[in-house]
Amino acid sequence: MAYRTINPTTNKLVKTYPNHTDADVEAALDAAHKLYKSEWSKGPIQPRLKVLERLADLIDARKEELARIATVEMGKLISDARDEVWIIAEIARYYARNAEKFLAPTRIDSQLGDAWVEHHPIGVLLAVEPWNFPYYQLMRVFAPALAAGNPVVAKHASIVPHCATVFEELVNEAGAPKGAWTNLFITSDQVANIIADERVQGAAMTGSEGAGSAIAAQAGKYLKKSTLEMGGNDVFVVLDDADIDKAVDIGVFSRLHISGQECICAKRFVLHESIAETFLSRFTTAMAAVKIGDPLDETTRLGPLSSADAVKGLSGQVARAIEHGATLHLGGNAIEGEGNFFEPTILTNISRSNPAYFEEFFGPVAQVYVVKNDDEIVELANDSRYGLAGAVFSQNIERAKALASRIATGAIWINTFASTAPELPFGGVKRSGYGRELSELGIKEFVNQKLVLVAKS
Ligand SMILES: NC(=O)C1=CN([C@@H]2O[C@H](COP(=O)(O)OP(=O)(O)OC[C@H]3O[C@@H](n4cnc5c(N)ncnc54)[C@H](O)[C@@H]3O)[C@@H](O)[C@H]2O)C=CC1
Ligand SMILES: CCCCCC(=O)O
Repeated sequence: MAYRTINPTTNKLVKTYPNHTDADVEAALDAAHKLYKSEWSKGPIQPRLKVLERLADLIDARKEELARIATVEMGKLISDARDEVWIIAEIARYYARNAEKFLAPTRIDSQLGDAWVEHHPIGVLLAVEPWNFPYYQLMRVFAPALAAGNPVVAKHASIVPHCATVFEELVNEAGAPKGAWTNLFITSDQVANIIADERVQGAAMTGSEGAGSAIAAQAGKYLKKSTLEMGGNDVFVVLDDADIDKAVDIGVFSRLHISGQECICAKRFVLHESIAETFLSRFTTAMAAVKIGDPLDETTRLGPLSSADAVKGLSGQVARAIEHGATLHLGGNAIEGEGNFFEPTILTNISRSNPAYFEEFFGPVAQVYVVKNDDEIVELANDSRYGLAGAVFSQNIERAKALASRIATGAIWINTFASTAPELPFGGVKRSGYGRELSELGIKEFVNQKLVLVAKS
């Protein structure tokens, strides 16, 4: 597995990074485990939280540089890259300012005596992360782990090595001790060996089902806690009483966010039959009109996919969908020329027998379904291997809330697009994974929630 920066806008190789050896892995695990056994990890939380505050300030100071690095490595719009840099500083500050409260002993009213739950770090964690939010995916693991006292060794996606190295530099510059966060350019086999290592107590992974299954299986074999955040095939529901123009604008934004390479962006557009024609017409016009081009250009609205392989995979998926009866309503093709560009695409008439019905399209490809009523919406939304997030548009909030409770996902966003914030839990059900990241829930995934009880005298 070669770690290389290839600019997806030009497909030109920028830099190749050497892999870490088994000796490097051993040194990283040794340093992390020593740190876990030290006063730094088990002692007062404030020194750890001060590192997060400094890290946030360092990130702010280098915002434009960090954003540009991400855009050059994986192709997201420079405006989206700035947003990502902004939110990772927010995540660091959120845990710096809330972790002590989250990890304070929780008292329990018990007949048996004076009882409370303490929150203790469990040891070295492994993070295995993807390329689509190259800093956010790392901070989502690092900030709560650092606050709780769990050192982390991290394997990032092979196409964003510059993001991986600059994140580690920032962490070290913020004053984190050796072993708190170690980036490793390693293979899948080395990942498996790390999970098996007795010094490692947990694994957090975001990415594909294949990777998640392999990591979860190894973690299960060695009885290590894991959290998984994988694909999604999120519905974007537009009810008959929705603000259509608002739903169109947000629908286009969500489907094309990060060039459609986001687990929680809108993927299955579920339209009430009474507004379907109107929505589809306006949605098609808006999708067709977006400016495609250089993600460093502030006026671009759709940049490249992350890699040439991603374009190849998406092209094959669209072709198979059409072979199995889907109607190509818009686009459908890779864009010839330099870079990994794909047309904004809309597929309709997707039957349940079409493989596309159950597939996530990780690119600017919208699937459109038309339904008669709310029961059909719930049935369609839940007829999926995934259960990550979703959105419901209606001017009847109680109706939308009722639908939100019936749709089997980790989150539902009403009258806006699915997104993320430090205080909001992130994660899903079914093949979208398990566990939650961010919020108070996220910091408690990898702590020992230990009961202490003093018997009545
Ligand atoms: N849930 C999410 O946020 C994301 C989901 N994905 C899904 O993953 C698909 C492919 O994107 P990739 O980045 O290539 O995801 P991927 O799952 O191949 O890679 C994610 C991370 O897992 C590592 N990995 C892959 N296979 C592994 C194995 N057997 N053992 C240990 N580590 C392994 C990769 O090197 C990378 O660091 C996308 O089409 C999308 O469906 C991708 C990015 C983000
Ligand atoms: C807005 C941030 C979403 C990250 C979800 C993903 O891992 O694709």
